[in-house]
Amino acid sequence: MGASHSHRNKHCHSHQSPINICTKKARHDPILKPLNIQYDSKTSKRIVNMGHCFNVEFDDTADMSVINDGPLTGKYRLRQFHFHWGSTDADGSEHVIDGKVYPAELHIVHWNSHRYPTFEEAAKHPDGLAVIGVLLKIGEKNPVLQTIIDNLGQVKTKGKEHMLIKYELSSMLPKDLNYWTYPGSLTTEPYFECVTWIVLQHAIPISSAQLTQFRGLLCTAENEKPVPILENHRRVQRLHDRVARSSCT
Ligand SMILES: NS(=O)(=O)c1ccc(S(=O)(=O)c2ccccc2)s1
Ligand SMILES: [Zn+2]
Repeated sequence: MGASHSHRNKHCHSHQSPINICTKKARHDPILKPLNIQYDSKTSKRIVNMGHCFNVEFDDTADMSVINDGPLTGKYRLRQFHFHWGSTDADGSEHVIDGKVYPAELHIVHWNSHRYPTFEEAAKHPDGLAVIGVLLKIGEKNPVLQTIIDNLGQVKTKGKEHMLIKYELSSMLPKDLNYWTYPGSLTTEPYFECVTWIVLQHAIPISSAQLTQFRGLLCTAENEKPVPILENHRRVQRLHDRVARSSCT
């Protein structure tokens, strides 16, 4: 969709996500720090079928699981993570790297508890959220992901939720935390332009059989005719006046 023009002729939808990241144009910015991730497995709460995806939710009533540094100022509190996937392994990621699409993408959502009192308030500001995007590539079976997949049977239909105790989210991340960063938006309704995107440069593996199980989730409620969530990824958006920066040369 084209950017709409307000009376000031200032695009008010020009910082949308996802984007295609041209790695050659994503210059190294020496001011960028290494990403500092401190997740406490005790904060994992539950897995919920949202209808268009499933969220793994965390206790964000205090700064227990947080990220800081990287492109960020202050601490951002872990709220939830979720995935985007496609109807086949040929597409599914939201961010695209030099035109290359990946079969899925993990989004780890954090909010600026340093500056805003609540998640809802943070979502109204450009520096309100920080989402770490991790690309998934087809490879060997991922044991950390398997813990999540083993629970999908309990949240098959829309609205269902199931407890998830002591989930070690940090063990899902690659060792190499180098990233690209750019200012963007939520990739689903309400598309707020409130996200500092931090897209990791290293992909993590998922097996094709594991990815197939994501597609077995239903977007329909228990009493409805079953409709699977075959895909839930948004197409890439225009960059406009934005620049993606790299944490390394
Ligand atoms: N795919 S994404 O990571 O960009 C994303 C979309 C929606 C969310 S949210 O549910 O956290 C949320 C955040 C703010 C307002 C409403 C929902 S995160
Ligand atoms: Zn997402």
